[in-house]
Amino acid sequence: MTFTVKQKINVCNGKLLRMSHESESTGTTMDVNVYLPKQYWQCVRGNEALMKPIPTIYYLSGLTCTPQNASEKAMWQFQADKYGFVVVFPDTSPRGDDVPGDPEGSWDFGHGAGFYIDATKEPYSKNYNMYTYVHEELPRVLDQHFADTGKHVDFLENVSITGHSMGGYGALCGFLKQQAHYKSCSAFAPIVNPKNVPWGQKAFNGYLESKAEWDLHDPCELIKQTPREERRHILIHVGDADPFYEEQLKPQSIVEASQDTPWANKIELNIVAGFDHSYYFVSTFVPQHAKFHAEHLGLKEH
Ligand SMILES: N[C@@H](CCC(=O)N[C@@H](CSC=O)C(=O)NCC(=O)O)C(=O)O
Repeated sequence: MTFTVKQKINVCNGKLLRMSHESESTGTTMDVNVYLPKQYWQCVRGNEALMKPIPTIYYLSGLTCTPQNASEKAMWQFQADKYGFVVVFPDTSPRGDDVPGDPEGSWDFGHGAGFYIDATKEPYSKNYNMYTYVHEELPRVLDQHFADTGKHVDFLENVSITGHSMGGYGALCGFLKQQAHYKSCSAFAPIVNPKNVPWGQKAFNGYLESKAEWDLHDPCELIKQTPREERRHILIHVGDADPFYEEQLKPQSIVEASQDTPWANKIELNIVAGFDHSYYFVSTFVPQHAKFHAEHLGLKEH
């Protein structure tokens, strides 16, 4: 089963494709947005073999988001054209009337809040397999879909990952668990220590069968157990006016956790004065993150 392209939207010098597909991991229809930069459209049919495959950055969004929020507000498209990378904006959870949400109807659990983990607790374990979906299924099916069009986009190997808040958490976990897979990782106001903050505790209590599993999904624990490959470091920005800073984010925790590990001094944590948690903050620092990833993906400015 491949994708339905619901809309093609001109933005910058490329196109944003609003797509959907039937996901095996979640058992639902999943929406995803894919930005194809100007370099994709400059490739003339017939000389694809001459074109170096275009690398991909996966952007994971935060609580309450759909693929639209970051597509409309993060302004990755300018940078994608500048360096020549595709940007993939997945959804944040499975959705549908038959997909269990938060019994209390809050916005920080269930629909729009899948936390990019594979749930082990019923009833969520049937659909909430967002780790497998984002890191394994989605890249594979995107690769198949675009290979059929003959266009060279690299969704599988020369790839990087980033995200905001819950999405920054998802990026850190995916990178640390699959370092060989992602060339680089960055995050905007990430949840770095979910087992010790309310958002993470609610998610882990709701999605995971046992508390013994929690450390497997906490970046502050993963950083202690993950060997560091050559040239790897992590870029993080957090605003000092972020209302979630103290209770939910605690960014210093991952720097402290990385001491006495190969990651010591390899996490570049930028606390930026006056910025909040919004996409005004995210879009301000996207250029720096784009440059960071472009360097790791072997891309130069066009
Ligand atoms: N609706 C909530 C606000 C929730 C919020 O701020 N969500 C952030 C991510 S928070 C952690 O993942 C977000 O990205 N919102 C979408 C946007 O477009 O800004 C409330 O009412 O407080």
